[in-house]
Amino acid sequence: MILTSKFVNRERELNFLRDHYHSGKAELIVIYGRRRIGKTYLLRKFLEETNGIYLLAEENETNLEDFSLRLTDYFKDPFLKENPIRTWKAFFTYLAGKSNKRLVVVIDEVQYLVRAEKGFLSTLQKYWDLYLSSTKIMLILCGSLVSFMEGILSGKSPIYGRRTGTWKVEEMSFFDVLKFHPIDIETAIRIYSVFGGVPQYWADYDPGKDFWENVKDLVLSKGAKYYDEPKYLLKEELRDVSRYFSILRAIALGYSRFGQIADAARIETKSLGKYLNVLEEMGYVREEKPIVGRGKTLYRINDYFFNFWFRFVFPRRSEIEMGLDVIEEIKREFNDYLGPVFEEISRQFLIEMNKRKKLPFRFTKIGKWWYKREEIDLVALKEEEKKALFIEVKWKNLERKEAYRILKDLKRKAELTGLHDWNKRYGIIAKSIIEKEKLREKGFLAWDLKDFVGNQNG
Ligand SMILES: Nc1ncnc2c1ncn2[C@@H]1O[C@H](COP(=O)(O)OP(=O)(O)OP(=O)(O)O)[C@@H](O)[C@H]1O
Repeated sequence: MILTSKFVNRERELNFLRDHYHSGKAELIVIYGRRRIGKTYLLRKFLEETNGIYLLAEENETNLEDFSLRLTDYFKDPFLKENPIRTWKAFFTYLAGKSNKRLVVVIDEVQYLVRAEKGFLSTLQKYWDLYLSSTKIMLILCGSLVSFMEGILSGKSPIYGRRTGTWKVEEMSFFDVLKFHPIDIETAIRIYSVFGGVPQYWADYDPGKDFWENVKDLVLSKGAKYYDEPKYLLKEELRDVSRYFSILRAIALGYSRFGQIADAARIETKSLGKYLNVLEEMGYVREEKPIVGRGKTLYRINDYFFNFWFRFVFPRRSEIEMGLDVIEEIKREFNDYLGPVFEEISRQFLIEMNKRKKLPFRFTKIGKWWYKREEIDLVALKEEEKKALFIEVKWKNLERKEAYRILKDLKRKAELTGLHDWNKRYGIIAKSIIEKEKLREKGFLAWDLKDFVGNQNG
């Protein structure tokens, strides 16, 4: 099981697994996360280090048979070859017998197993308590359906209380996905705005082709690998997707308040909460609150690929089906679409700068602020010292004059946040800023894409 292509980041995840590996005790670990996020890739890397066993569950009834064959090969066990394992009891007992020294066993796509074999988890619980818990096994259960896996982790699950560690594999940050391809930062921002930090999409991106050509080949043509992706992902977890589709579409179009979403999606407000909860549990929608003050809760799509798809692909499916080129139309709106994406990347940039102590103070909290029609893109706070950083983010090339105008308005808005006797600093992040140094000399913070490139390298 050798990984041939490059392995990007995932250091924290690997260290988590290594720490549990070195505990010397029986470990029952649950790993989960959205499809395409790189769970299997991570586990394969870990198995390479630890020479463990990989068992892939499938949507069929022959998992036990297949696992038995895998164990026969792995242990080169002639007895098992003659007498395949026929029950989960025998499976767990066999593993217990082999775990007098550290043995890593990964069961991937565990949701298929739990669905097909109703008693799987309770049998595991029983044999965990009876035998496995006193061996040196490291059993890793991995699954993709986030809401389903969170059910496995809940108090009602048979393995509750046995689990020794859990890790939800999340999207990679912008500065990590940059490592996939040698591309310029502006193109990387565009790719991130379509594919977010999901490694499989980045691995599929062909840097030898133009950005729009890639988007067309991967998403915007009938039969493309990800043409129907959100539909497919939602259908895996939900029975009836139509209402969820309307909600996601409304949010992707920019309706972000509860009432607005209900109107745009034509769903009664009294049932909207339930649907939003499900989408939040699945990780596709998140609630946002202002960092301070009383601004209303907003709902956002938590996954850039979904965001792009529901905004640009879903409404144009019939044109795409007919083979029409929709790219020119999308291009016209694309700059507006990039604005909020650049805000998110700027947030990640500030988090990196904060880690490296390159800011006037170390903030403990970062977010946005809004109240009624006023909004500040990024606010970072160090509450115990009453220090605040206010940042405006612009996806454009700024002249010095315009930068001053923006900063002046930013100061005005900062007064509305209620942080009266706080020590305040102001700054700006833009695509490019002419005479950035002059702003800095005047005590403002100012960064543009050139600084992002520096951040990537060092
Ligand atoms: N850390 C990484 N470095 C480089 N490429 C990665 C990394 N993680 C994932 N990939 C790429 O993404 C692809 C998909 O990853 P993987 O199969 O591990 O996802 P998954 O979370 O198991 O998805 P699914 O649940 O859909 O099976 C990999 O084949 C690889 O090309």
